Amino acid sequence: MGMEREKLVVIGNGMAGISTVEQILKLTTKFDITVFGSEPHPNYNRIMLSYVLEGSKTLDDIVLNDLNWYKENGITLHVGTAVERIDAEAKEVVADNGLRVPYDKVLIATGSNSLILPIPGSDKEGVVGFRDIADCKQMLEAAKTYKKAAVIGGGLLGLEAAKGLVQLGMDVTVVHLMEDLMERQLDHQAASMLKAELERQGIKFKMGAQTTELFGDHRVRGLRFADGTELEAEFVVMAVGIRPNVAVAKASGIEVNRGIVVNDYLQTSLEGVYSVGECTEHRGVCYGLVAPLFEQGMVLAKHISGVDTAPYEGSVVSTKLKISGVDVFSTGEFIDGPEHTVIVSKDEWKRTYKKILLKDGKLVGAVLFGDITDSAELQKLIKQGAEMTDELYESLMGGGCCGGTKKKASVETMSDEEIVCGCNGVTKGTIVDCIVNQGMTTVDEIKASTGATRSCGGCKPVVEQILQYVLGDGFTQSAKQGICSCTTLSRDEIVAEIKAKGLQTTKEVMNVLGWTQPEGCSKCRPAINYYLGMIYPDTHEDEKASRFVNERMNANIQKDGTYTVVPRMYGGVTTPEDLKKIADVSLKYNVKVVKVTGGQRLDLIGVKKEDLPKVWAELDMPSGYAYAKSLRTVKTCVGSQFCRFGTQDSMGMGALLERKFERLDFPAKFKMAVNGCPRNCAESCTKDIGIVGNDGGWEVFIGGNGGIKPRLADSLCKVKTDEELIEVCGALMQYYRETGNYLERTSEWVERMGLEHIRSVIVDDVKNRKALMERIEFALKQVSDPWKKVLNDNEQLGKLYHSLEVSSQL
Ligand SMILES: Cc1cc2nc3c(=O)[nH]c(=O)nc-3n(C[C@H](O)[C@H](O)[C@H](O)COP(=O)(O)OP(=O)(O)OC[C@H]3O[C@@H](n4cnc5c(N)ncnc54)[C@H](O)[C@@H]3O)c2cc1C
Ligand SMILES: NC(=O)c1ccc[n+]([C@@H]2O[C@H](COP(=O)([O-])OP(=O)(O)OC[C@H]3O[C@@H](n4cnc5c(N)ncnc54)[C@H](O)[C@@H]3O)[C@@H](O)[C@H]2O)c1
Ligand code: SF4
Ligand code: FES
Repeated sequence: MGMEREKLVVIGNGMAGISTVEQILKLTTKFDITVFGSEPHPNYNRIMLSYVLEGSKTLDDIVLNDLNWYKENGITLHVGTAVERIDAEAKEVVADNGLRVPYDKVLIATGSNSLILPIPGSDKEGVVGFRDIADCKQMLEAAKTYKKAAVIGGGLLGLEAAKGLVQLGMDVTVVHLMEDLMERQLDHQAASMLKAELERQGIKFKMGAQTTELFGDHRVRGLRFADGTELEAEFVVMAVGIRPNVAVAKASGIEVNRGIVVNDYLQTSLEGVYSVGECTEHRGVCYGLVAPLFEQGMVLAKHISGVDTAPYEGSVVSTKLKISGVDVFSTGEFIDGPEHTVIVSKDEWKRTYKKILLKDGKLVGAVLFGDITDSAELQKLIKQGAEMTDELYESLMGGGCCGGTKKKASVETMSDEEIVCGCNGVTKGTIVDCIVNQGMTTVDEIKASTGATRSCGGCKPVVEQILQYVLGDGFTQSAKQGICSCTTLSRDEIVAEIKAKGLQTTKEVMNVLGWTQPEGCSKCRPAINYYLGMIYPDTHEDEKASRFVNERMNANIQKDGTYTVVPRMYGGVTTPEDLKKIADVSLKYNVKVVKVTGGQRLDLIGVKKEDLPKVWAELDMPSGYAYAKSLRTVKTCVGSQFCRFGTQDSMGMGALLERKFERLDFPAKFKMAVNGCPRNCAESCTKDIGIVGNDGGWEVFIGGNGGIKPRLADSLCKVKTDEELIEVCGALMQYYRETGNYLERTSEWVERMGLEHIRSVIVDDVKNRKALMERIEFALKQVSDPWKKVLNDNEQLGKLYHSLEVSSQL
């Protein structure tokens, strides 16, 4: 018989508790572990709730340890069960359902609760905190019905919540008590730059406002402030801070202050009971970010596993706001006082700001806005209490101005001790060791081994750069991941195999290339169908079943199951005849709403599925492809035909380009704009291809995006003639079609391929450009209007648009 295993009971199934358990499992097998979690979920990444709200991650994506993990590690898990107290006399943990579990050691990791302001009306329907999956679901649900939202609190959480709600289409006002946003992390300068940027992203602010009441009936209708003013809101998120959850500790007679009081080995006042995470108070500090909590967990894991460890002596924290397009960073001291030597540089043009605070010549804090390339380095220096030197100054400030002449911090010059992943405390050296000595070649492998990239994900680009740097060409060779879980082949490998082996159908691709699931999945099926169509424009038979539902139906399905119809209006120009037809058809088929779209055309919303073919037939206009991964619209300004400033005929050119390049499949949707002069009324900067007329010709911009991850387009080149312009556009589109990953927008494609590279292919290499143009011309010859095609195809008409239901929504 082996030694009797010690019973460890963990109260709280969240990030800190389970990260400690993971560390323990690496060190010892001596514990028999039971975990209680009051939420009905396995351990998930709370940080990523911001991304779930914003729409870039799903709830499935954020699970950190699935139920299998607990099973495989022999952990007994009680989800949806809250612990009431620890019965120290009986040495048992008591749950609220009466369950009693004996223990030798207990870890309390109960986290925090959202702080709900104790004001009248805060219990009304439509008022939530933002802490867990349940809150997040409520927010996603509310956004479907309500329009006006208020977020109380302009801290990290409130701002991320506000951005998420804006992304969901709500009209959001952040109500903040102070005059500066994030006043616990930022100085006045950075806070004002942040506010301006967020205003640009569509968030409204009410500053210096103290909410005294939430009014309404059953449901909240608005906020009333101390100065008597009011703000209408049908939905209110409270993000005014958190309170350590000390209920269990209190009920067990453990010493609590603001949080559960622990010593440097995370021991509470009760024998055998430890505490880590947000519920914990160490040397008077309660932390609210994962990095320090993981540090606590690491020390505790070693300590109770009997491994030598230095005590936990507190952490220097740093924060980054997780809103795309807003780079802000803060660490250590951030408000300058008389005791500080202040180094500041501010660039109002580039909207960057950098402040470093020194005390007695040593770095003690920093605030960055706009460019946070130096954040990891500064964090390390401040943690070490490094002395400022001329060399260091030169490397950080590069001659004085933000960015200035200074080269971008590159992974090459990073020292081995530099922290790459702040959340998990992983250094460059550790990552390099994984690659060099343990043969790892992917971010996922490094994540599994070190934890880097696993929490907020902010360090992923740097980990990728290190892989790239260490492996060189080997990185792209071996670090590629399969396009989905059905295959280990990358996009490039699949495309090469299709060409080399002459594979013709998705079925064939999956069979020959050894797919693990014979039918593929919703990720690879549409992708393979696209690649086949791109490679064999003339012979590939489009596989309808592999397409997303909207593409299968040639219309966008709406919440209520009806569809939309968007006919083409080339260059955003229409005629009285077409408008009349649209009006007649809309009346006849009871179209609920006719909406002018962002792409300058009309959207007939609320068409019944069975009416779609009739509506198309009676409109007798080409499909606008509003549902497709294809050229959507070419937005135009008035241009030289009418505008006093116009130097080029933007309307004419827009219509011409739209007519020429419509109907082709692209890796993702594709939008264009043409402007008559640099005043840019049709907003070229957010389009896949944006064209701006000037006196001598045209300037072409690429890779703009106005969606979830906004990106300003890059200037690619200037051309003199219309012919040249059309050729550059055609070659660009074809190059994107041939090299883009399915679903990859040009904004990502340009970043991946590099602007210089694209320029060398399209602009500098005229022969290549002409060859690309020839290939797109060939592909264009094969396409025809999809609505007309359906109308001429009785089988499809019956199958898709009549009684039979569409089988599944891809
Ligand atoms: C939207 C959002 C975004 C965030 N973004 C970041 C970020 O970018 N970077 C960062 O560092 N931090 C971020 N945070 C903070 C980070 O998520 C927390 O610091 C971290 O999750 C705290 O871990 P914890 O284990 O202490 O608490 P939690 O993760 O809250 O886990 C505690 C768990 O214990 C359970 N529990 C409580 N009482 C009991 C009981 N009596 N019995 C059983 N179970 C109980 C709770 O239900 C909860 O599941 C964010 C937080 C939110 C809400
Ligand atoms: N990116 C990140 O690192 C991130 C993101 C989200 C949350 N978090 C963490 O989650 C926790 C909760 O975040 P938080 O933003 O709620 O906490 P917080 O304490 O950082 O910010 C709360 C903000 O609300 C303001 N406030 C307080 N009372 C108010 C009132 N009556 N009216 C209006 N404003 C009021 C405060 O001035 C403060 O700026 C924190 O620990 C935070 O660090 C971190
Ligand atoms: S972009 Fe120039 S040409 Fe076009 S409408 Fe605006 S001002 Fe006129
Ligand atoms: S820095 Fe947050 S996961 Fe690496």
